[in-house]
Amino acid sequence: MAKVAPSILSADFSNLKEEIISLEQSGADYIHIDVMDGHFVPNITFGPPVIKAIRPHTTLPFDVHLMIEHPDRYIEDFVNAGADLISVHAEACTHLHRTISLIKSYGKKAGVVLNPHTSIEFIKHILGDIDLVLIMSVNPGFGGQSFIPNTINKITELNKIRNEQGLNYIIEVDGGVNEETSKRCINAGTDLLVAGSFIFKSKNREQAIKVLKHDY
Ligand SMILES: O=C(CO)[C@@H](O)[C@H](O)COP(=O)(O)O
Repeated sequence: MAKVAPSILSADFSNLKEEIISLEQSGADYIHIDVMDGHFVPNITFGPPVIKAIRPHTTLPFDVHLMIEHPDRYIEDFVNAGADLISVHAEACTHLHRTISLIKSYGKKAGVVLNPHTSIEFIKHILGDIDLVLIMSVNPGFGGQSFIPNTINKITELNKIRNEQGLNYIIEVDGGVNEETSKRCINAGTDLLVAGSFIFKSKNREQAIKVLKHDY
């Protein structure tokens, strides 16, 4: 069954501790943390101090999505703040293999994120080195956008390569994930669904997470 990583980009930032506790109690599998620098994406969110502050309030793994330029400079800070899985954008890394190796050198899981326009071809030579591929199904920077339908083709392609080559990377999808789009993502081979608006706008988070997993 697919797992769900609620994105705290849609949380009440004035009440993050309670938000994290509520997500864990509602059946979340990971906490997805969107770090934005105002350069790689037009928006700015939070960095290692906020992650460190929420770390004691859950045992769920932290899935940290770095939408930042020059991520190598900050990997150690995110590790020390409590990240379990760190994903970097292929588009932001000149030496992607080096960045992946750096994340893994701290004993953390390493993921690569692809913007909607970026082809799987771009990362095919490092698929055997990474723990996760995150397919952006919206242009990164903001919550509440609509799912871009043809990103499903990339999930299908990644799933095919994984099966053919006996690889183990997790396939994650992020952006515009709701009851309808999650079903298509799961059918295409997605293991991990990120959702912000769908969960935080719902009246019942536990039910919303079950709906995304199609576990009812
Ligand atoms: O990384 C991002 C946006 O850049 C996402 O994690 C969004 O936060 C998902 O939000 P929804 O589309 O589910 O509202």
